[in-house]
Parts: sequence; C-alpha cells; structure tokens
Amino acid sequence: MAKMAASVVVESGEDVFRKMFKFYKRRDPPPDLREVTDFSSGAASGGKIVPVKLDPAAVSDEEAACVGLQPIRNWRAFGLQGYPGFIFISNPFLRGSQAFWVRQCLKTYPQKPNVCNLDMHMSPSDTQDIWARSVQALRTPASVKRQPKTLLERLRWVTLGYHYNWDTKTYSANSYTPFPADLQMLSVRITLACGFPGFNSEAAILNYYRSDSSLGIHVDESELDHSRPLLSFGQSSIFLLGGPHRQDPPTAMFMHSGDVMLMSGQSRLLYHAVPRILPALPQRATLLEELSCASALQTGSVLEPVSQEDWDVCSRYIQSSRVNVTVRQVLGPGQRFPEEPKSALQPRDEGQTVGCHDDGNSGKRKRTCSDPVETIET
Ligand SMILES: O=C(O)CCC(=O)C(=O)O
Ligand SMILES: [Fe+2]
Repeated sequence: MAKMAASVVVESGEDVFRKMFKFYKRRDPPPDLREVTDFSSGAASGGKIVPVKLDPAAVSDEEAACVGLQPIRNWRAFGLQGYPGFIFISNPFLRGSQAFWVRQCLKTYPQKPNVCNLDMHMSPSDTQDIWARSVQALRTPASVKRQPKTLLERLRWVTLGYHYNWDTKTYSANSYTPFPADLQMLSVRITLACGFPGFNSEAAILNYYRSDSSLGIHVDESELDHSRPLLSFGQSSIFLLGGPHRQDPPTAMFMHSGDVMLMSGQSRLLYHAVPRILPALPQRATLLEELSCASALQTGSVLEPVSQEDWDVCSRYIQSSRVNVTVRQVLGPGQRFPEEPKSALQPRDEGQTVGCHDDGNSGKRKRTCSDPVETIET
C-alpha cells in the first residue's frame, strides 16, 4: 500500500495514475493540494527539485525581450529527480508580455487558415472570425444572463502548422498551413536557451479549458521525431507527470500562469495529464501599460500593444477558462512523411483534423468529436 498524496491511498496493483487524476479532479470536497510540488516555492518537492543551468549567452537580452522574455540569466529553471530531460521554467515572461500571448491565443490564432474544433460541425464562413462574433456578448456584464454561449466560449482547440488529425492521430504533409512567425520565434528562443539549437516549430495544439475541464492521461507520440523537445506554456493548472508506462505513479505539480515546461530526452514520451484548472489571479491593469512602454517598442519585437478593449475581453475570458499552448517539432532534419495511399489523402476543407478529448484509457490522445474539450473521464 503506497501513500501518494494527502488522503490518496493506493493499493498495490491499482491504477495509481487514474486514482491521482480523480483525486485532483474532484470537486466536492476539493482536494488537498499540500502535496503538489511547487517549483516557485520549492514546496512539497521532497527534495526532488534540482536547479538546471541554462546558457545565458545562447539568446541575447534583446532577442529575449523581442518575444517578451526576461534575460536568460534571470530565468529560474529546474529539473526533477527521476525525470531526466524534464525542464520547468518559472514564468520567464517579462511583466506585461503575457497579455500579448493571451490575446494571440484568443483573437489571432483561432483565425483561418488555422483549424479549430468548431470547424468540425460549422462552415468556414461561420468560423471565420470567432473573436469578432464573440466580443460583444463577452463584454456584457456578468450580471446580465445571456444565451447561447459565444463561439469563443465554445472553442476547445486550435491547431497550427501541421494540423493534428484527432481521428487518425497523425500529422500529414497535405494538412499544413504556415506556422505563426511570432510563436515560432518564441519557441526557438526558449528551446535554444534550454540547449536545443535548431528546434523547428512545425505544429502546435492550443487547448482551451473551461474551469471544470481536464485533459486525460496521454503521451504525445504522434510526432515522427521524438528527439526534439515538446514545449508547453499556459495558465494555471495541476499537472500530473507520470512515467513511461501508463501505470507509473505520477508527480503532481503546480503550473502557474506563465510557467514553461519542456519535455525532452527521456521525458519526451512520459504519460501526463491535467486533472484540474486553477483560477487565474486578477491581472493588474498596470501590466498592460508596462507592455506598451517596454518590450513592445523594442526594435524587432514581435509584441504589439494590446488595446484596453481587447484586454477587457481577454481578462474576462481567463477568469473562468485556461489556455495552454504546446509546440512540437514533427519531423527530424531531412525527414519526410511516409507516402500516403491516394485514398487516404484528405482535402483540408473537408475538416478532417478532428480533435476532442482524451478518453484517459488508451494512453493515446483520443478525443470524441461531439463534445470536444469538456471534462474527460478516466
Ligand atoms: O494543457 C496542458 O498543460 C497540457 C496539454 C497537453 O498535454 C497537450 O496538449 O498535449
Ligand atoms: Fe500532452
């Protein structure tokens, strides 16, 4: 019998990961979070947190600021004993720059030609401008009851670059649209600082969670080259990092808003899950002002000032939701997709990149299409 976390007692042979997932997902009573590892304070780590040395010269201060990052020498990067290749960076973003990335995730990246869950059952003209069709309702005071949900509130995932096909669990050469240059630049600079030169952001999955959503136990193995890291950043949640086998007991950790994780090397193919979304802390209005006067005005910066109008909608949205971005390199240098039989070729506009949520049992990313990113049972 093993004690996993406060009041989670697991009999040997039981599915430990599943049990932990359910424990942290529970609503009533809410779980005790005292045994959740917190990289920002070192709490509940059992001495397993180790500092990771980054190369401060790999990215200049200017290059870092251009994408909204602090100078590398100021980053607090950690590893976790027992998880070689896992790197956790405590919020390396410059104050205020997160507003830009949130706005990109809500306003820019859901736009065509990128693909989203709504495309699976709506025509392209109806999903043409999710933001514009949603903002008016989202600005309505919370006290006024409004129906139905806006498109932004119904958004569950967006794919960029090589669009992940949720049915076949593959990427393919014929389902590709240009990867956003700003997100590519951010990913390249983070991975470079972590010792991975030559990272190529070829695909991204953006997950949009409601406060009671979760992401089931899975491994990201559809990419053809696993020697490249998987990069993840977003807002606050509890993240479970397991082992190479589905039954391995996971470590629960806080992912605070702005924290960045890299799964590389032996940790690239570890099982993981997000059982719980944590409420966002209210963002101070001054953060926006800092963005407009600091890094956004730097030469070569990809950051643009976020208008107060846009930020009002974004901040309202993230009060009850969470956005997370995972960036992936799909192909190794010089690698190509295997030839597809003619019959398997699927035109992009037929909406083949279906995505939904993990069923938590297959160990592979599998989502049902009718109810995209709602709660996943494991
Ligand atoms: O939302 C997260 O923190 C993790 C997302 C994830 O694991 C994925 O998209 O594969
Ligand atoms: Fe994942």
